[in-house]
Amino acid sequence: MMTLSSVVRGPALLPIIQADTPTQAVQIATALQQGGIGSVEVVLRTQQALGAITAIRSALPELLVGAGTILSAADAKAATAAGAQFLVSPASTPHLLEAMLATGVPIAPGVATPSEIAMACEFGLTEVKFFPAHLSGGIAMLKALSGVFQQVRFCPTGGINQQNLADFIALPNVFVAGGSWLTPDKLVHTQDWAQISALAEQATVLANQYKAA
Ligand SMILES: O=C(O)C(=O)C[C@H](O)[C@H](O)COP(=O)(O)O
Repeated sequence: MMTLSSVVRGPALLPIIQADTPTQAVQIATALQQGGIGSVEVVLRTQQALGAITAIRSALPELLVGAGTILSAADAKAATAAGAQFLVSPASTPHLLEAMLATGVPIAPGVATPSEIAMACEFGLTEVKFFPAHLSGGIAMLKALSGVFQQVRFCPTGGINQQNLADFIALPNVFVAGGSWLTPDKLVHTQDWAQISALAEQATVLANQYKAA
């Protein structure tokens, strides 16, 4: 199985797209791409999230499109059938890990404790999502985990913003940083695509300073 880090495109950023319609999802993704983003995560939290994945894949073939909020085997299957090129989850259970692995696409299951990381390692995984990153100990926790889990790389998500992004991305055990700070509800609802592109551009510059694009 390919790792997520080996397929991520563009800067080491994984902005979240939460869209009410496929059309809106394509608008958000287009704004992000114009700001330099190469990979996005569509969260399965809206009725039309699966349609959003399919629509972005077809409208923006250069973008790597994954699915987030994978909580069941059914989610994993539906997301990959819709065209998701990777899967991330907020949590890990043995059943969920088996189901995500069975899809064959790169995955980063959610972990917040050493035991969950150890379980992911037992499944042969070396890349995981650290969620919710800020509330689970943030940068200090990632540093503490680096000593014992030397082979594990993290995608911190939850509480990342333009202010703390550089500190997260600079950590050697962080391969990509995710979150919703580039696509705030307010900008989506006012259709301020230029501002979303501007935020993406600022984050891209920061990310590229610490991780090669
Ligand atoms: O559901 C998933 O798989 C997720 O990816 C969870 C989201 O990434 C976080 O809820 C984003 O957190 P904020 O950036 O603080 O808004």
